[in-house]
Amino acid sequence: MFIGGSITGDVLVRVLATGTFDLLHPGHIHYLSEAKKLGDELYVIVARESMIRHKPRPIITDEQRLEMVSSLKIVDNALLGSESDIFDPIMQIMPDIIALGYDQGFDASQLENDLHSRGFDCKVVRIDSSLECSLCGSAKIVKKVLERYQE
Ligand SMILES: Cc1cc2nc3c(=O)[nH]c(=O)nc-3n(C[C@H](O)[C@H](O)[C@H](O)COP(=O)(O)O)c2cc1C
Ligand SMILES: Nc1ncnc2c1ncn2[C@@H]1O[C@H](COP(=O)(O)OP(=O)(O)OP(=O)(O)O)[C@@H](O)[C@H]1O
Repeated sequence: MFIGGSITGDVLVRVLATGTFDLLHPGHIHYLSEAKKLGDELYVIVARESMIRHKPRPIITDEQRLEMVSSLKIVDNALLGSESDIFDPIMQIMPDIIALGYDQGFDASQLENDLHSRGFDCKVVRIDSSLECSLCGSAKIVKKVLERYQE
């Protein structure tokens, strides 16, 4: 998939996906695979534990979650997010498309506007589909582990 194509230099479409990715599961793979389909290169920002306030702290450290996501075949480049301003890494990566997950609490048009007001134009799309399975969620895995060891 190319934009602004010419014989001398086609431009790769860069897609950015984001998330915590604690305890990797097939739902994460589904999201990342759908995101990758939107372009040519998949970049991933792995959320910092210090920035996660809307749910319990991840079990796995920032560095280990980054190592796992980086090692996925479909991921071209993964990096830890900023600990202060989520717009910093976006400006570094300069994605063409940001792919939000089905349940990520960001408003696509609001995010597009926020980026625009910082002088950066980028499409923000929502991956609507989700994978349903009994352990396709980090919190579901944690719940099962707790139940198992409390038996
Ligand atoms: C475009 C975008 C950029 C983000 N950048 C960062 C960041 O730099 N640092 C960070 O800790 N979290 C960042 N986040 C937030 C997390 O990646 C994650 O999406 C958020 O914590 C919601 O987590 P969950 O979907 O894993 O529950 C960003 C999210 C989006 C949508
Ligand atoms: N089952 C799933 N199907 C599709 N996408 C998913 C699924 N689970 C997570 N995602 C997507 O993966 C990205 C990272 O999600 P996150 O790390 O919060 O996973 P999670 O397993 O849902 O975590 P938690 O259970 O703590 O909420 C998000 O964009 C989210 O929408």
